[in-house]
Amino acid sequence: MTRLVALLAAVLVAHAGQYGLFLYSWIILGGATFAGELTGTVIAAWAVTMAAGLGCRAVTSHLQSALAVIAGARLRRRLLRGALGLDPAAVRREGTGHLLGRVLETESLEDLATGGALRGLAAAVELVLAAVLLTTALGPAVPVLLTGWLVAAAVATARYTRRRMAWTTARLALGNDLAEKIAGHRTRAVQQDPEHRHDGERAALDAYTSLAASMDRGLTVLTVLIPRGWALTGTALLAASVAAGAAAPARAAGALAVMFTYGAMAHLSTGLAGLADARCAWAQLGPLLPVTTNEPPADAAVPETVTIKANGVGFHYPGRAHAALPPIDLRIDAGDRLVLEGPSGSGKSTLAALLAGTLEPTTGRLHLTSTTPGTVLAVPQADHNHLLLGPLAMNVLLGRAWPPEPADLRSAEEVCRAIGLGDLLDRMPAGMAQIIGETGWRLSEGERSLVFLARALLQGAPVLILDETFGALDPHTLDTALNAALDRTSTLVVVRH
Ligand SMILES: Nc1ncnc2c1ncn2[C@@H]1O[C@H](COP(=O)(O)OP(=O)(O)OP(=O)(O)O)[C@@H](O)[C@H]1O
Repeated sequence: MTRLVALLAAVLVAHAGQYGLFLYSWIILGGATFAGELTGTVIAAWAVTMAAGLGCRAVTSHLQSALAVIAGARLRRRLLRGALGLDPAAVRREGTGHLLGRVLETESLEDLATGGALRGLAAAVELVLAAVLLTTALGPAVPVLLTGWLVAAAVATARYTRRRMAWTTARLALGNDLAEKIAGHRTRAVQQDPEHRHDGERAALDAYTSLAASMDRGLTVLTVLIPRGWALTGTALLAASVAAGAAAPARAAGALAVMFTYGAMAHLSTGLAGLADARCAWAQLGPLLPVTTNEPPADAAVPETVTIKANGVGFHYPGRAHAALPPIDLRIDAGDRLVLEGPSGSGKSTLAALLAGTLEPTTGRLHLTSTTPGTVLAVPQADHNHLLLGPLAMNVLLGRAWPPEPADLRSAEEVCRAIGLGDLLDRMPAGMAQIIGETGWRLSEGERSLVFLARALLQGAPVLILDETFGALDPHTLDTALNAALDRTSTLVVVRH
């Protein structure tokens, strides 16, 4: 953080230096011209000051880039940790499309790091210089007028921020709706009446378009009307000072002050617009960023024996009348092989998620002798699990190593063949390198569940929970897969109907 603050301070100093030198160079030239003393020495001094200003500008750009890289990397690192720590139930409730939209807001926050805040701060420095120039050239009343203009800019910023917030919410809702429709497109194509497939889309689009137009108007007022309005007012003030018979040097100084203030005002407006964008992005991203910065120890050793004890552990989904899992007591010791059976909806998957730590019990206590993430690995039911579009090898090595070492690839193929994927591997032209997934080689339900099993076995977790993993397999494949799983795990819990 200290490095960031130091960089920010350096950028501001370099910026102030750049503008100070720029102004000073023109004051030297203008003063000498009006005094009739425009000598070679004056021109050389002007050129040297301008060159120093350009040097300052180069330094400012370099520091700004360094600041953007560091701030962007920190933001993404925190975002990744925040995303990994998200409560899966909350993600399901909110919708992945919505969440994706929120994460894409990172771009706006990074833009702020590179542009908005710095432009705004630099403009503040420029405005102080502008106020000094205006007072000197056109009298003390003009900075009061400038203050009025700044108040107008603040009001325009607040209006633009409100409109952008509303637009962002509508955009995310629209994006989420689209993502859900794309994900379920095959079901919709087969089961939804084509007449009503696009119901409500036109109205949602119209509402979004009208919010976008309103936001654009707000942006135009802030970034176009405010600075250009000042340019017109400044020109009127200059005209008045000329009419009042101001001397040529005072007229020139006044023109320079008005032009410089216009530049500062334009920078301020774009800076404020950037800040407003970042404020809206932060409203979406803030909740995803973890408050603490403690990283889990990377090399924490997994204990050899793991015991799980559940005392009165139960779970109640918010808003539901009944508990998904009534309080239970349970003990699992290293080396246990358990089958968890029960009727549909009795809470087996909920218990699996609780044991794996993806849900937190709403009643009771769960004790685990290890605090290492990944000690207990639960393979969710196939319809809650995913194949990524990519090589089979990548899909089974997810969570272990990618890009893989040759030894990882050998283990991956060995596990795939051991659990009953050998025939599939021989049929696919590229074997382990075959692209699978939605638009790749389509797998049957049973083959999908075997890929999920291979993925879990290859991670070598001390405790493995398989939720309905064997439900779609024929008896022979089930036998092969179960024996392979028993050979490769120390503690195994199998959930089945
Ligand atoms: N995200 C959720 N929000 C609200 N209720 C839920 C949620 N997930 C599950 N439930 C409810 O919790 C109860 C237990 O669900 P769970 O999936 O744990 O049962 P299960 O025994 O695994 O069922 P099955 O054998 O059909 O897979 C069910 O009544 C279910 O409707």
